[in-house]
Amino acid sequence: MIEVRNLTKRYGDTTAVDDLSFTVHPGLVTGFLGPNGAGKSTTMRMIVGLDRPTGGEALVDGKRYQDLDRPLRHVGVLLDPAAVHHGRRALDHLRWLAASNGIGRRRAEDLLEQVGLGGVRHKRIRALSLGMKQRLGVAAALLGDPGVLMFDEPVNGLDPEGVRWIRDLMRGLAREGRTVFVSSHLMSEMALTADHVVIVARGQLVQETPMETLTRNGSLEDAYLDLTSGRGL
Ligand SMILES: Nc1ncnc2c1ncn2[C@@H]1O[C@H](COP(=O)(O)OP(=O)(O)OP(=O)(O)O)[C@@H](O)[C@H]1O
Repeated sequence: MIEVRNLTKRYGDTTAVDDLSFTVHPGLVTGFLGPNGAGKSTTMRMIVGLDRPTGGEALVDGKRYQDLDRPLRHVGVLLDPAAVHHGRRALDHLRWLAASNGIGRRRAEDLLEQVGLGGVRHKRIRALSLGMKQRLGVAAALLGDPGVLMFDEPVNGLDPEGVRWIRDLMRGLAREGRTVFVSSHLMSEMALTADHVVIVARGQLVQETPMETLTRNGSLEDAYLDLTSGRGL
């Protein structure tokens, strides 16, 4: 479970996240939606301790990220797939992450197979396509077999096969009882993937609701645009 409580982040005069509270529950895919600059990535970064809140807190399994013992075993995250050492080979990258979290070497190999990268495991990351890098990022997120998974724009740049693969993966992880939190701008994709939705604009909560409620009278895109019109940058 992820609990965000009165979370606030200011960068100078910019309030990126403004007294935001919501809960992401296990067993569901929860979509995190909002216009550009709404504070989605900043919120995700604070959940995994990459940014320090100005106020409030974000808890994973009841604890702040920095208080988790072996954090990769609690929460896996795909933030920026480009934020890896490009000179490193795919398998070495995963082994290094595994070693730093007390995870066996075998798991790295198994996961590369699972995400379809077995054949390129000795290639340097810079030689991988965007979709392959995205899959490698997913493998890294799954490494510690965590109960909580967060994906920031996971289908960016993926081909239709990759998009479906990510969708099936996220739905499967939720079916296993995990907490899956995913940001996206693609409403049609979110409508197929998410069970629950958290919508933010200008750092504030706009709506937290089951997908079913939001799409009862039309498309997710219509409902989203109604709720956020005029609240972008
Ligand atoms: N490191 C930073 N320094 C200064 N301002 C920042 C920083 N990171 C984010 N911001 C600002 O905080 C606000 C929220 O940005 P954030 O990236 O969290 O939004 P987002 O919802 O993820 O947007 P997008 O959908 O465009 O990715 C924006 O105004 C952004 O310019």
